[in-house]
Amino acid sequence: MHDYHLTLHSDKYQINMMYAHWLQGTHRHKAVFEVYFRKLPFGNGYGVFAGLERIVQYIQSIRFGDEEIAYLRTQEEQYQEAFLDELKRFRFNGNLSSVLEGTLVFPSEPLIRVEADMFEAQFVETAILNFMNYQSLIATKASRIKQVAPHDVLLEFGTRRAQEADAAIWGARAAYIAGFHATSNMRAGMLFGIPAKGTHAHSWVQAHDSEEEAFRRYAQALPDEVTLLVDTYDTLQSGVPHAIATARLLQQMGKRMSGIRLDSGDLAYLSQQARKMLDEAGFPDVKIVASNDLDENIIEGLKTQDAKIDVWGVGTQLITAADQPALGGVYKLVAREKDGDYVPVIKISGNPEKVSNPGFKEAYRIVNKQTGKAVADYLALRHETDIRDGERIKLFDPVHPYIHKYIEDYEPIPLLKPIFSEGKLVYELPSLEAIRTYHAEQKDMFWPQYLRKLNPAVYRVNLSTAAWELKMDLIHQYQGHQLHE
Ligand SMILES: Nc1ncnc2c1ncn2[C@@H]1O[C@H](COP(=O)(O)OP(=O)(O)OP(=O)(O)O)[C@@H](O)[C@H]1O
Ligand SMILES: O=P(O)(O)OC[C@H]1O[C@H](OP(=O)(O)OP(=O)(O)O)[C@H](O)[C@@H]1O
Ligand SMILES: O=C(O)c1cccnc1
Repeated sequence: MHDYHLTLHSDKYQINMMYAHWLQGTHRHKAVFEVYFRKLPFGNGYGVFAGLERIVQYIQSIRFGDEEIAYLRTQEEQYQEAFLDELKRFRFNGNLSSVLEGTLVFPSEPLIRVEADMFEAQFVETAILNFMNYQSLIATKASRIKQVAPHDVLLEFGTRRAQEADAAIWGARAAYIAGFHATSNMRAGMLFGIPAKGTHAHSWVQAHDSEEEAFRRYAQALPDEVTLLVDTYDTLQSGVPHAIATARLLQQMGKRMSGIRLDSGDLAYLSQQARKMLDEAGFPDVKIVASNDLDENIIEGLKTQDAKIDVWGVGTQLITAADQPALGGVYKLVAREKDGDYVPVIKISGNPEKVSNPGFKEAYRIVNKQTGKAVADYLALRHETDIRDGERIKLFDPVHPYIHKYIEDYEPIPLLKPIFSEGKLVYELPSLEAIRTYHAEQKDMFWPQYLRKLNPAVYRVNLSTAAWELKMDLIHQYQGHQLHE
């Protein structure tokens, strides 16, 4: 393993297509691709978009150096040297627009739009989807956890169970965007400025002759941040009493114990008993941390059982998105250059959900000016001005178009922001804190029925009449085409 850069972090078929385009002379024709997903994960009512920072870094770093070119030469005899020379000159010179990290997003709407030479637009598909699918999935999972414990402290503990190192750190970042407070991963802390926090493991207790001694030594070593893991032998008989003794010791040192951590058994019962014992001993401020394969459902259950837990440590279930390990976002061609103009293209499928929305589009969030709440998202062809100018527009059900309503007095918020313009970065990446704040504000724009965890109301993504008619025309054209074949 030599240099660790991501240029060839792509599928072979992308390079094969680039080669074939190059051979037939279409590689410099413009293409427009859109990233979107078709179905929300976890039965959630919204997705949380993440991954843009990594995508920006990746796009800026694409370089076919000697190592990449030498490797490609070994992979395909057909690749002509002139093609490899073209790759050596590769730079992303296109336009890329994206939804901002932390935005609430919905099925079928464009999250990223790439407009570039076919050669460039095709190449970046794989990495863009890889970054956006994973990070958005974890941000969405973390947001569900945040929903059930909005006022508690949430710690991300997943690294040891994550799908390798990148997933651990970018997952920690995604969780932080969605409202987690800290991560156990210090590299994520160092790279992204996420607060890094931790308690101690069972091994610390096992490494001493007694639990009491282990606690005392730990408190002496790190008196300012003591959270003791109390379940190694017997939580209520031994762990909590020993933790209380340690809290007294710290008190004598002029310090305060931060917390205890429960990591097994019935977390509702144990937390209630431990809370009582701590309160009676005069330590009402000592927090109770819980961990052990937690997810949003268990946390919600523990809260309805009146568990006395202040801090939740969540690892495996979050970082692996265990109940749905992939988002399924796709990258589809929506328009291509032909004879100097864009022509819209469609992908047909027997499954109506999978028929793509053709054409070069913009996405708008329609916000009611009176309530400040989002009404629906609206996809219009780029030349349409009525939505942009806030004029009266028609929203209709695409399956039953006679169900419709007109809306006016709204604010149209464009969702896709310019990130790269002719290859130049035109967007200043915000700080992670700013992204996290932006995400929290975005949630306030939605009525609670769209945000609830179970059976949320469906937030609509509507096509403009022109976008819908274009889609219908292309479907009919395609069907006519088939009949003539
Ligand atoms: N009161 C509760 N209500 C619902 N789920 C709970 C409750 N307490 C704990 N859990 C969850 O139940 C699961 C506990 O599983 P299990 O009993 O196998 O683990 P454990 O308590 O760690 O056992 P062990 O001590 O053998 O490791 C965990 O996912 C935990 O978060
Ligand atoms: O359960 P998760 O949500 O994945 O959270 C992380 C888990 O990792 C640790 O256990 P582990 O058994 O790996 O080590 P330990 O000896 O420190 O408990 C910790 O005690 C948590 O239980
Ligand atoms: O700090 C902790 O308690 C911790 C860190 C990683 C995994 N489990 C627990």
